[in-house]
Amino acid sequence: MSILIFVELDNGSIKKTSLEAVAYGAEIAKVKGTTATVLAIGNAEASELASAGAYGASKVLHANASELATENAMAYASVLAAAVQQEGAEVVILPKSGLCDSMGARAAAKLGASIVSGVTELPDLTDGFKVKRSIYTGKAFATVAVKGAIKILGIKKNAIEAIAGSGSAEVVGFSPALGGGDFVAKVISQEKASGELSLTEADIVVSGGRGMKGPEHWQPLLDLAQSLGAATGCSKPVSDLDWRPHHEHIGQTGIKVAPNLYIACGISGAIQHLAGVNSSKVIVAINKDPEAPFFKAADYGIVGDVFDILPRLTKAVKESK
Ligand SMILES: Cc1cc2nc3c(=O)[nH]c(=O)nc-3n(C[C@H](O)[C@H](O)[C@H](O)COP(=O)(O)OP(=O)(O)OC[C@H]3O[C@@H](n4cnc5c(N)ncnc54)[C@H](O)[C@@H]3O)c2cc1C
Repeated sequence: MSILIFVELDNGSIKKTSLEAVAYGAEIAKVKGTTATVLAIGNAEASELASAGAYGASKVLHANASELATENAMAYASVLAAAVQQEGAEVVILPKSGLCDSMGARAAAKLGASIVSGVTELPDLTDGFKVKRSIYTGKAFATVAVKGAIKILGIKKNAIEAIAGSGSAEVVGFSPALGGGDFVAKVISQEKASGELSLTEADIVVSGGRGMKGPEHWQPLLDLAQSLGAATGCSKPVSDLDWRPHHEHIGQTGIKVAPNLYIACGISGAIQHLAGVNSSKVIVAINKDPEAPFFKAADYGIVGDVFDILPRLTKAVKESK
């Protein structure tokens, strides 16, 4: 048995959620007495890829053909399937992302593999291969026995803590044969927001709801986010009203986040919003209504006016630095 982990690159750097996937795969490899191999697709320096060794990988396959420079779920799925076959991998780990959801499903179909997404913790290997996955937009869990000879697991952020050790992985080129069928849909160009922290990758998210009263009142929230090095998010009505950009909309119909700390400012805590935040490690809700539903889901609650609380929090964060 060997373990293969796909890592996503962002401007040549391995994403943090992918380092968690490496740590997750390495932990299974340790239990099974086998090795963890990483697959990286796209441009990156060998030294960056070798750093996956610090999270437990022994080898990195680097597929760096020019036609793979832009994300393409079909072609990437073929590369992943080829790597699984070359390595004889029986367990494949993918971090949570739109790209990985799409390529994982395609690779599973190519390989006849079992696939389980939304996995929240390490598998139970005491009796077969069982995993716990999040269902009903995070409101419940299911335990799934994975029986296929090849098992593909899509893991959620925070399924494991990625702690860097001191190792370095061997980086080897990987050039599987790809056909025209892998490129029937081709990304011609990509425009990515620059200078902003990615909501799905951020360790801290500060998020605002209708209680922030209007776009002209967002500065106290932005100040707190800046002092904490946090990404900013919002509730659905806030983005519907164009107070904040749509890519900040969090919830059932928006982005799902799983930071270490989620600070909700003037958000009621409707079930559709909670569906996007309930994988956060610690939730702090600030609301002037002590009966606001968010307080039931929060680890810490501050009953008060956001325009009073936010500047005081920012001041306290700055002073603590
Ligand atoms: C099918 C469907 C899908 C949906 N998907 C989503 C989704 O993905 N994400 C999402 O967010 N919503 C979603 N919604 C909407 C959701 O049901 C709620 O209506 C929405 O989350 C409420 O947003 P809010 O909390 O910002 O606003 P409100 O419900 O208006 O709440 C504002 C809160 O701010 C507090 N407040 C007001 N002033 C202050 C102040 N000065 N200081 C402190 N607190 C203050 C109030 O006490 C209140 O709790 C969906 C709804 C449906 C039907």
